[in-house]
Amino acid sequence: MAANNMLGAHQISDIPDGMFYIPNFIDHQQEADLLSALPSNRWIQLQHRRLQTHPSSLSKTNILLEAPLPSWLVNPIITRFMTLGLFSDSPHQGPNHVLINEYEPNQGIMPHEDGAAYYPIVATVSLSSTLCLDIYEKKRDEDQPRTDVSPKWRVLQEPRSLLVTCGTAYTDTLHGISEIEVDEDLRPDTVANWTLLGDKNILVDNGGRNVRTTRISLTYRDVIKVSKAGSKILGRPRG
Ligand SMILES: O=C(O)CCC(=O)C(=O)O
Ligand SMILES: [Fe+2]
Repeated sequence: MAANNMLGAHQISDIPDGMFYIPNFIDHQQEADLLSALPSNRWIQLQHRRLQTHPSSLSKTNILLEAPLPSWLVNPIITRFMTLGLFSDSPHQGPNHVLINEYEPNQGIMPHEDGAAYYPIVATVSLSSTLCLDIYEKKRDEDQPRTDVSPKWRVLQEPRSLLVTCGTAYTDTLHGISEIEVDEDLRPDTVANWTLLGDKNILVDNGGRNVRTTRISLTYRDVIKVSKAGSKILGRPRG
């Protein structure tokens, strides 16, 4: 796929084909601009984190009501995706949906896979804090995500970085974030994207520990089923 060519140097080689990590994808000013653009009245509080969906949440049948993304989510991020060839193979040739998650220290997300509502590519921009994304191998006969196994890989997501998951990495793995305050034992042999990191020294200097602060992630996706505004089929797709 086009993304592989453009992102080749950023591939996380240990993980099944299709995971790419780019440190410092945005700069400090762009990060600050994004944080101040987040509308405070759009948060939905969940038990273990809070989230926002833009332009809106999907219907029960995974249909997105067509609407433009707000400009602060388009520039500079989606424009950069386009130059990298990201989403060039997806049905709408670009992301049409952004889910924003906020995690306090000690908050996380259970191991899961991103559902069939989306074309199999997700691009995640991290803001504010570093944390580990745990990656689990999906067993062939596995319908339900399991929590009784330890992660096979850990991907460290630094603030301002971009993580792209597509291909086999999207279809054959689960991902989650453990509910801890400190990521520990961060070393070349325990962090799958160690060689790609923007700042390894900070981890080495801290004895392989990362003390989490509040982290926000922007996850860009292409929702497959889109309904034009004014249509009455929302929630009741035909055929
Ligand atoms: O915050 C992240 O990096 C992961 C979020 C996630 O897995 C999701 O929203 O499906
Ligand atoms: Fe996910």
